[in-house]
Amino acid sequence: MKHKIFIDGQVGTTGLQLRQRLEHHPNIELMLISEELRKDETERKRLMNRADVVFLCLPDAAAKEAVTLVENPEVCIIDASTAHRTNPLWTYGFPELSPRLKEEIAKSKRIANPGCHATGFIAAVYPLVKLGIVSPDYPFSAHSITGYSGGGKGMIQEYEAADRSIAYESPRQYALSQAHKHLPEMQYITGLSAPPVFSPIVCDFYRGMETCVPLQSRLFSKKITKAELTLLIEDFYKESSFIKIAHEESGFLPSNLMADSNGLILYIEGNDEQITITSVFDNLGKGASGAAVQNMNIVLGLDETESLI
Ligand SMILES: NC(=O)C1=CN([C@@H]2O[C@H](COP(=O)(O)OP(=O)(O)OC[C@H]3O[C@@H](n4cnc5c(N)ncnc54)[C@H](OP(=O)(O)O)[C@@H]3O)[C@@H](O)[C@H]2O)C=CC1
Ligand SMILES: CC(=O)N[C@@H](CCC(=O)OP(=O)(O)O)C(=O)O
Repeated sequence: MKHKIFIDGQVGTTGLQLRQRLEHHPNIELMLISEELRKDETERKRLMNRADVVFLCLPDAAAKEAVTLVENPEVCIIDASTAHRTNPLWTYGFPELSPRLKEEIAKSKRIANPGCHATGFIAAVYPLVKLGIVSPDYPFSAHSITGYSGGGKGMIQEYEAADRSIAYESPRQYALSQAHKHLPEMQYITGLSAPPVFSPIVCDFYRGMETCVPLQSRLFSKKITKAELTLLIEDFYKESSFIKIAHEESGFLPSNLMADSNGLILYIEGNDEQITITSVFDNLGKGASGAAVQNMNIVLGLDETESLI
């Protein structure tokens, strides 16, 4: 028997990606809503309460509202928005962080899919804190380069407009006031005592992301070389099908290296004093719809990698 899946927000950037991934999934049946009813509360409610898994690919406020429409206790909601990521009643959908979290995801009916920039930051920083390499007080900072699909339909339109300003040709730093919406989950999930100083940068390419965390080893809690750090992080993610550790010989790290995949590669570069850990992945893959499918596979007891590359 196939599992019934409903996507609320099926024509948005994340919703469409999700739909494409699920169309070839052998174990699921997609419940599609007609174009004229896709914002109709009664029809959405009807479909949601008949589904096994509901994906929310909506802006935050609409996601919160959508949750109130689900009355059937058997329905599992996987929310792609920021609305529930630091809500203790929801499970954070990052199964690689611990076997216990993966078990919780498998049983949960409320899963918050991680934010894209947050995925890159947490993948690098969580093991450092967990393994006692840094204290929760470590003064983290990070910069993160994203393709413009990260801004959804609105930003895609701006970047692809024929009459756009010349500014769109160059990388643009944003969230300058240190109030980016992913900062709360970055701090909450890693257990840091303060949020990092975070500089996201949007660039003139469609999809792909790289999040770079610079480190000063003299501020570590224990003395450790770059090679030892690499081995420890490799060991931390050894069970993961999607997170791998690599070194880049060419000296260049393109942000679109992992476009179209659910993989995330951690590049640990530098020397024994100044080290960078850079997560390279797809903002629409492991940063959004890929991770959402991975969480769904876990919830449904399927192979975690089904329909994901
Ligand atoms: N783009 C990305 O890289 C990532 C996005 N996300 C998150 O996923 C969510 C969706 O983002 P994204 O796909 O980029 O955004 P888009 O703007 O591309 O799509 C949002 C979709 O939601 C629809 N929508 C809005 N309000 C309602 C409502 N009340 N009822 C039903 N449908 C509604 C919109 O309809 P309409 O088409 O009519 O405007 C649109 O199709 C957001 O919370 C975002 O933060 C998460 C990770 C990465
Ligand atoms: C380029 C751009 O604006 N990107 C968005 C991130 C993508 C997104 O929607 O974030 P969530 O993963 O939390 O949903 C931003 O930085 O706010």
